[in-house]
Amino acid sequence: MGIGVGADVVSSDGLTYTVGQTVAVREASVCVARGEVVAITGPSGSGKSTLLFLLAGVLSPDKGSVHLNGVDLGAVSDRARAGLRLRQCGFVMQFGDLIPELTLAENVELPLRLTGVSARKARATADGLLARLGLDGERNRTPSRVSGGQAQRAAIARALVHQPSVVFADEPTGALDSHSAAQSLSALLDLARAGGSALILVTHAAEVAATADRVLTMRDGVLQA
Ligand SMILES: Nc1ncnc2c1ncn2[C@@H]1O[C@H](COP(=O)(O)OP(=O)(O)OP(=O)(O)O)[C@@H](O)[C@H]1O
Repeated sequence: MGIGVGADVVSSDGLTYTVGQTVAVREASVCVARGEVVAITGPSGSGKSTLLFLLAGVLSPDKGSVHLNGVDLGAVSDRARAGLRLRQCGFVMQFGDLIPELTLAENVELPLRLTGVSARKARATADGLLARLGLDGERNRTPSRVSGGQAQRAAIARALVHQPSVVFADEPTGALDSHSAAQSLSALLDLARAGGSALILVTHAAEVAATADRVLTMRDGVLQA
């Protein structure tokens, strides 16, 4: 599957998604360029997370399409879509979602190991990233043995370790105190910029949205002009 040079990393056309009687997302068309940082803001319940999961191919739209690096996510098998997500996407959720039984280093190595990188190379890459984020002393601890901010920075390292073309983040600093939130946000932005990853970020926080190249606002499921 080729990656078009200069093409958008993610583009959607007319995405619509209904839950029961609620149209959670209506006719959303979004294009995100290579390396671009886009924030999605809006009131609670306006459809931000639903739009994010549609753009990531985690939810399938009732209408409309999403292309990831030129591939129509609706036209490929579930297995192919999962493969694209593994190789080309990173995810950061509000509550880290690290695997509790694994150490921070093992969590960060995971996307590399799943894509066939050797144990030795994965370990070296994960260690380098953890050190860069000030987590070298925590590398052998499990998530329950570190602070929320440390766990979230490890989750950010895991999302970016394989230099995905796009990272999807849903309120990535929403569960943290202001100091840890600022540290995690700058880790996310620094790693995305260093690796050339685009970043699509759902946030309530004005100071987080202010760091984006572009801000999209949702209201009642509709992207505002
Ligand atoms: N799985 C679901 N079951 C029921 N309703 C849902 C579901 N997913 C989304 N919705 C509804 O769709 C609308 C959009 O929800 P969504 O979570 O995308 O909004 P949001 O802007 O991300 O909200 P928040 O900022 O509170 O997280 C809401 O009315 C929500 O209740």
